[in-house]
Amino acid sequence: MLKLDDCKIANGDFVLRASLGIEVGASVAIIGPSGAGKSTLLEAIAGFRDLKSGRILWKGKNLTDLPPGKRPLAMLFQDGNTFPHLTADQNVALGVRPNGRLSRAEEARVQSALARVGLSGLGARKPSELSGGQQSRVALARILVQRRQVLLLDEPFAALGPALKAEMLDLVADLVAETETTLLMVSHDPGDARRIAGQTILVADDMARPPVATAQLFENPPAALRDYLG
Ligand SMILES: Nc1ncnc2c1ncn2[C@@H]1O[C@H](COP(=O)(O)OP(=O)(O)OP(=O)(O)O)[C@@H](O)[C@H]1O
Repeated sequence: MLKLDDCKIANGDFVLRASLGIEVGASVAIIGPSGAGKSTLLEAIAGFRDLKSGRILWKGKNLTDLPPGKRPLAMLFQDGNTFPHLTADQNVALGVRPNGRLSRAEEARVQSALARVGLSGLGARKPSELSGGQQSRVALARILVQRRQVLLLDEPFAALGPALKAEMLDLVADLVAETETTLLMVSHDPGDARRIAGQTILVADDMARPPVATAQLFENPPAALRDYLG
């Protein structure tokens, strides 16, 4: 389980409280009004933001004082998930090894990840020579080769059109199922949560609430979610 044990997370003057657990292998959406603290929550889990109090545990291990790179997770942001001066191959290779030459086996891992996300033959292109959807696929391939146990998505597909976004979400759902990865995904769109997340965390009123079944949440929304959905 990913456990947030009585956490207080600060972002400037803003303080978010979170006391909740996420089952290993679950796919969980994070939804709530703008400025409610969804990114703050993910950043704390990823280790980019210190806790004022509380602990974050993964399978019983205390992650609270570990730097981001030492946590068993990978994160995709709204922008900047690929390096523009590197080819797709090189971007994915960074997930295997941040510097130095790859071994044959590692090179094969890069190529197999690119193939899995549908980019065979495009590895020599730079991001500017790929479409927005293809750039997202490069970022996903890098995540795949990292083989992390938890994937954090902070609306990385928000700039894509609806059909392309749906395609990327379906690809993410397939990848996390194949690799038994636990997924946490921030979204503004209830349709995204319904599409791939069995459970949803509502962030509102300075608090991240424990996950509940997505279908039930939207069938019977609490006041904070009703206000947000309009
Ligand atoms: N650099 C900062 N300095 C001070 N306060 C900040 C800073 N960045 C964010 N905040 C505050 O932290 C709160 C939570 O921000 P956060 O980005 O986590 O919200 P969010 O739910 O992800 O919003 P959105 O949906 O708009 O992306 C906001 O209300 C904001 O006022």
